[in-house]
Amino acid sequence: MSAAIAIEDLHKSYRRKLKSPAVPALRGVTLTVEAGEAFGFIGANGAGKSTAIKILMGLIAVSAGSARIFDVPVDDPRARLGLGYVPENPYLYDYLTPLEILLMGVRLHRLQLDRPAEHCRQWLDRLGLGAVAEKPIRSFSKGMTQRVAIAQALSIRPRLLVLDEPLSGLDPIGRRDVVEILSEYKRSGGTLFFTSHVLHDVERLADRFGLIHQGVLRAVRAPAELTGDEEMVQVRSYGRLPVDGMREDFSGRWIGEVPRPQLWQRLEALRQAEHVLLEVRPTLSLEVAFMHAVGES
Ligand SMILES: Nc1ncnc2c1ncn2[C@@H]1O[C@H](COP(=O)(O)OP(=O)(O)OP(=O)(O)O)[C@@H](O)[C@H]1O
Repeated sequence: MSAAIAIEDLHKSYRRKLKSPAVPALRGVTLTVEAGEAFGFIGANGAGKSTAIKILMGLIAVSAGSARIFDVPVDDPRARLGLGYVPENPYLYDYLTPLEILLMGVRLHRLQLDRPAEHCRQWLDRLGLGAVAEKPIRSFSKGMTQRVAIAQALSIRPRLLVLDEPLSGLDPIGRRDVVEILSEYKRSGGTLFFTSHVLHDVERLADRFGLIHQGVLRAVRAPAELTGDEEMVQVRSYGRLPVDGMREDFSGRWIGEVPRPQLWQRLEALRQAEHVLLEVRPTLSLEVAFMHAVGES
């Protein structure tokens, strides 16, 4: 079976003005994502993530190299059939309703459905948009628009889902819901390619990460390879009694850092002091973790 995404020695340069020199955004990226895999593409602002995604979506041309989706070159429109896409800032026709947008998507992707409206409504319900399915999206918040775009991408039963910062406009509950929906999509055999800055969200979804830095793919790793024993984990809790290693943040809220291997001891100490656990999260940013992994400071 062919790879879901095959990128080979991809280069892209932009000219800010007609006669200004071309500035490289991607400098020889080679990457394969297998069908059924969830791949997280991470990197700092301006690293080249969106450029790579726009090339995959056929929105901009490559300067050199090649990119194929299920063995079809990305400049062939057939590459986009069954490809769900959520851009970083989705632009949707704001005089349309979510239901109309989803119906348009399933038609464009030639999905054979007995009851297309019912199918689309189910997806809107799943994304918490059932009550506004027939309201023009003009009045929607950024997070709601993001949900419409995600619902549309999923409603076409995509063989590949490409998401640029899929969680960026969402509140914490929205993030949790979308991570759950994407995990479900992945469990059902779907392929995911997405970008993010947020380690915690990416960790929950990706089988592998690629770190892109100044247009160069610096490393590809599995999540477990990123979090070494030296990593510090931040723990937050709520309780009356002090616990060793925890400092009071404000009115009964405690915060502390602990090396990952000692996390369970700390949690046990909190349990014994009858604290309520509020949060456990890694303190390393993805970029720092990655730089560790590739041996750079
Ligand atoms: N249309 C454009 N014209 C000129 N330069 C561009 C254009 N789009 C992107 N760039 C430049 O290409 C580089 C890569 O940008 P890109 O948007 O791919 O990064 P990114 O990793 O997606 O960043 P972010 O996390 O901020 O979205 C940056 O230096 C950016 O300024």
